[in-house]
Amino acid sequence: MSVQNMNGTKVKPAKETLPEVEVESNGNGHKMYSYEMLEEIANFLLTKTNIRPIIGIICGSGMGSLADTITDAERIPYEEIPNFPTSTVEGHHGQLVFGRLGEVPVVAMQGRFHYYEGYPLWKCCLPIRVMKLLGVKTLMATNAAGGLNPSYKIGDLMIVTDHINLMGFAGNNPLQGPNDERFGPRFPPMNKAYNYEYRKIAKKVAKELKLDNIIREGIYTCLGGPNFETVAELRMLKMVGVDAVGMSTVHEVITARHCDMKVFGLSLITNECITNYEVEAEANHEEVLDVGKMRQDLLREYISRLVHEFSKV
Ligand SMILES: O=P(O)(O)O[C@@H]1C[C@H](O)[C@@H](CO)O1
Ligand code: HPA
Repeated sequence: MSVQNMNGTKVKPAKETLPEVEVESNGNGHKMYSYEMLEEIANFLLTKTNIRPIIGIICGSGMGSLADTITDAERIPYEEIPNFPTSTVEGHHGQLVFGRLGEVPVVAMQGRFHYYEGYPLWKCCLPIRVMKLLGVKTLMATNAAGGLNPSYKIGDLMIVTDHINLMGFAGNNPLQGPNDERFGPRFPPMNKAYNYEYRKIAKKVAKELKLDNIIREGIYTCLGGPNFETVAELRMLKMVGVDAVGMSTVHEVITARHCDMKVFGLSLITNECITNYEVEAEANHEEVLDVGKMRQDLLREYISRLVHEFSKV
């Protein structure tokens, strides 16, 4: 469901969030959930489905239809999950979909949480830890992103080789606050964030599907949003080697690696980053959603094949 804002743009109506349970502060005044609370959420989900997922998929903006190919699907709206955040962004449905892709048991997030929605980073990433507690071994994080690399075209798919944690440079990190060793170490390494084997497989599968002309590899960065970037900001990001710009994924990947999940990242290039003041066009969310729709069949096929191949590794 959507309503129109003052500019006539479609937005999701504001929803009341479930009451937050206070456990401990991460030093920034945000109340964090304990291991036990996350376990409670996972146990709740395990009572709602017989599926025991080994791969978790996050659907990027406008890419929710990735979850529509899941068979034996059991859908659990975020509103029904105790102490779970809710989705507020158009193009993010707001439910977990448990089921199978081929023979592989999976869970998909049809709707992720963004920092700009008002959630602290640890809360944006809460579902990743819940996935871990459900038994998920591999995270496939997809996103919509602006193409900064001048050779990228709208509709290209970028296998993420690495990221630059710009929000982390400013001291904002999902792992901030007391560390619970049951998830992972205080100081996790991040030099192998995006699994090398998966990236090789993703390139091989792309070739088999004749996607050579649209498949890319590159570096992603996440900004806090919700505004798109200025020309000067994009020029700076280009200088430091960023290929694609978005508003998610980085903190999710950090959280997943912290608890030893293997990670694959895929960006759908939905728009060209504008690095020139003479250009008339402006970035907009509608275009992002449209490109997601345009690529939905291809993405479904590609992700299904990858799930099959990754499950064998
Ligand atoms: O959830 P993702 O990162 O795929 O969504 C991107 C970033 C913003 O949420 C939105 C802007 O159009 O798309
Ligand atoms: N910038 C930031 N986030 C995005 C973009 C962009 O150009 N496109 C889709 N998400």
